[in-house]
Amino acid sequence: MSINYLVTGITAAVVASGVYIASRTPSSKAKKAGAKLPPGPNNWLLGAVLTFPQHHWYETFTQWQKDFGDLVYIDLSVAGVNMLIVNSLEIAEELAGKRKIYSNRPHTTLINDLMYSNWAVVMLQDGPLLHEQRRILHKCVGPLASSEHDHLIREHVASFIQTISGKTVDPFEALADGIGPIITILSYGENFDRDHGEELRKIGLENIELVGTTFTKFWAVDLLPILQYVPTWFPGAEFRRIGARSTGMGKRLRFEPLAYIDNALGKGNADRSLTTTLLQDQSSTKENIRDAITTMNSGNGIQTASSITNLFYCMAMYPECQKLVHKELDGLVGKGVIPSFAEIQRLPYLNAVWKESLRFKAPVPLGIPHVVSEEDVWNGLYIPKGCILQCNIGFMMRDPRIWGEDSVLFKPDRFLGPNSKDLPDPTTITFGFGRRICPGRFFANRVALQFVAATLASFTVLPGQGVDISELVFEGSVQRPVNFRCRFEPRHGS
Ligand code: HEM
Repeated sequence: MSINYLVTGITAAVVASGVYIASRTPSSKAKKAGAKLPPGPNNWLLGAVLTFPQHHWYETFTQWQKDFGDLVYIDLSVAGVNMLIVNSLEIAEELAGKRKIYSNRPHTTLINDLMYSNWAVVMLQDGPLLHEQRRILHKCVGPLASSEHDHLIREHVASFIQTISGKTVDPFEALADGIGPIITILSYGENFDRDHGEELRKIGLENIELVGTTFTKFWAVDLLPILQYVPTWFPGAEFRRIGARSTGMGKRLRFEPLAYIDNALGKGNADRSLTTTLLQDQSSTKENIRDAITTMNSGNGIQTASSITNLFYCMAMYPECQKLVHKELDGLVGKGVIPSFAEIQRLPYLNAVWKESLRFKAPVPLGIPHVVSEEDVWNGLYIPKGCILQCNIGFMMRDPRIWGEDSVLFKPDRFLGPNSKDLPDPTTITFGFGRRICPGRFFANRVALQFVAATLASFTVLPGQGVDISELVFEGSVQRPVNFRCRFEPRHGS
């Protein structure tokens, strides 16, 4: 073969692969579909690699809403992913809410495989396994089941009130300590909680924090999955060490409680819990029951504790609103009386304060990402298959087009006027969309309202000494004020 043939052959191959790659880029696919990609901070060579934030995604995504509008396309092809930020509630409800193809989750080598979280409900792809495990969760903490847990909630509310009375504390820690055991006891029973509850919650918290910080960074192993096989001691293989640590914790969370219950059932001394009931009813396979309940536990109630912390922050920040809650409680329930859930439902102002605090400081401002399983076109805009959908719930909850020009103000009254029925309901929207909406939302709302009502019936919530509340900043993928301490001043003596 002459050198000329060889050069011509190589050139043809390079041109052909160039044409093949070009025809497979999202923009060429968009053209083929008669649509265009949504706008975004992308440059033609590196996409959004240089503009994508290292931290504080929420703030940057919200700025990009101003620059690019309701749908922002982030081209991170160099890092192997593309992202679509949805800044409009209406579009999120249409895409993530109604279209089935928006219900997958991202799969990354580090989080799913190396960190051993592939089995958790929150990571499952849409399909029969997800539906079965969500069905189990519905049986445990759906609207009907949640009402059966009130006796346990009330017990823990009462000891929470005793613990914080007259004290200055970090409210998040006190609430996490109050709510975490409710979920462990419901899931695995009093005996397990007594023997292992505290340790399990400590591991769960560490693991969830590790997953949270890992998620907001790009990792070489996600680009080159073969790197997962380098040994843990290899220089620069931090991802392997994170993976090993998380796997150790994940295995304990997933298997130890069930082994404990199996043992107790074998000996005939198992106490009441959701796991024993589900196992005895044979309402699903043992593996599905285990994984659904483990997922429920691994959250540790931290989203609920953060949401209540945010409400306490609002009360300390806006004492005039707190006074109105006190007045309503004293008038309709009685001074110092801790209301039942049925009574709480008849307290319009308290419910408005809860909704407004969820709106004002959405607990999970970017939700949990969904992934599009098929290419799609919305309003002439092309959404590629595999694109990660980030619903900017935090912005939606402050969008002046929905809430008016006073959207940045804390104003519970907006949920009381004659037009309030037209407003979206934060007790639903802050919990996500469509087939992936939070299955724990009924339980979370019920727990939160009971902790809040009891606290405000008993105390005035004040900023702790030395805390300048107007200076506090909110952080975290489940956001809450950093370094917030508050004082719970008894209102009725004692
Ligand atoms: C105020 C408290 C809570 C908030 C704000 C919250 C919020 C959320 C959000 C935004 C999502 C993502 C939804 C989506 O992808 O569209 C989610 C998912 C989830 N939440 Fe919650 N949540 C809370 C409490 C709970 C509780 C108490 C439980 C369990 C008892 C729970 C269990 C789950 C599970 C299992 C998922 C994953 C669902 C799936 O991927 O299909 N959450 N939550």
